[in-house]
Amino acid sequence: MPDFDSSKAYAAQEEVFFDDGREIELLHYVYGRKDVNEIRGSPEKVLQAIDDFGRKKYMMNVGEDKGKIVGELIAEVELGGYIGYSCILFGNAVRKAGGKRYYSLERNPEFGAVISSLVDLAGLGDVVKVEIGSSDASIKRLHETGALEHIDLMFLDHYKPAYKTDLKLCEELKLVTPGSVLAADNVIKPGNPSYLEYVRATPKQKQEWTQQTNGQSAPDVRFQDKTVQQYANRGESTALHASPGNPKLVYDSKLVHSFEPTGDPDGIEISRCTGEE
Ligand SMILES: C[S@@+](CC[C@H](N)C(=O)[O-])C[C@H]1O[C@@H](n2cnc3c(N)ncnc32)[C@H](O)[C@@H]1O
Repeated sequence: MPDFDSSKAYAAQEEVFFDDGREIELLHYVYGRKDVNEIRGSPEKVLQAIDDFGRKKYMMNVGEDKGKIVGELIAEVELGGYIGYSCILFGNAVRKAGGKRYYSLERNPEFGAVISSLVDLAGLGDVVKVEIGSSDASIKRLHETGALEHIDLMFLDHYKPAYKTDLKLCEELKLVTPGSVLAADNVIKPGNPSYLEYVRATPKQKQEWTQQTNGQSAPDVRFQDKTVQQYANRGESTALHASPGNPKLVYDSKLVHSFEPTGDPDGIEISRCTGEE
């Protein structure tokens, strides 16, 4: 793993580190810059402007280091968009690779509006589609309308307990099948034991768990309270969609170590669905 370049480190994460007005502050910062006309139409420069802000005041995102790991794979849908950093990074990669669409699924409509504004500034409005709503509802809607027929690569970066349940929903809907790749952020910080256990399990183990859990939809008890409650301040439910998934799917899953934009160690779990038993 390459070392972290501390000269580009973001400011440390505070106790309250999002949804305190800093998302709108970011928009004023970016649009108020003297060089805003040079930024227009350049995804790279919009990302640099977000990074400049993040060095003064913490801004939650995948960051440059972990972004390189996912960017090599060309994602087409992300769960959790926030202010649009990963969306601009991966949407730009999709366009460069000749792709037509990158879906960013975001539950908070205010954050969704920030994503759209920065995506527009970056000139990616023709590629990126922001879907506002809970990820499970958006996945179901995109599947029902035929907008999303199959997922080649999905970036998971939203409510940590929902990584596993949303993956199972995608399996049930046959959006995730052999050939699909999943890139899951923050599997070290804050960690995601239930997701890692699932993508690293054999079909036999998964079939046993399906019988034991019987459709349970509460967050796994191994998550810290603050992770479970992270988005509950706006009354957002912590209940999870209970899908049977497809326990027959086989994944080849490995952890790639990297860093948060602050320099804190973290990792991305890359899981390739290699077959069905
Ligand atoms: C870590 S941030 C995403 C950062 C972004 N991927 C990036 O790297 O720039 C997580 C986002 O997921 C959103 N979120 C949380 N639970 C969600 C859900 N169930 N459905 C959709 N979005 C959700 C939050 O509102 C937040 O904006």
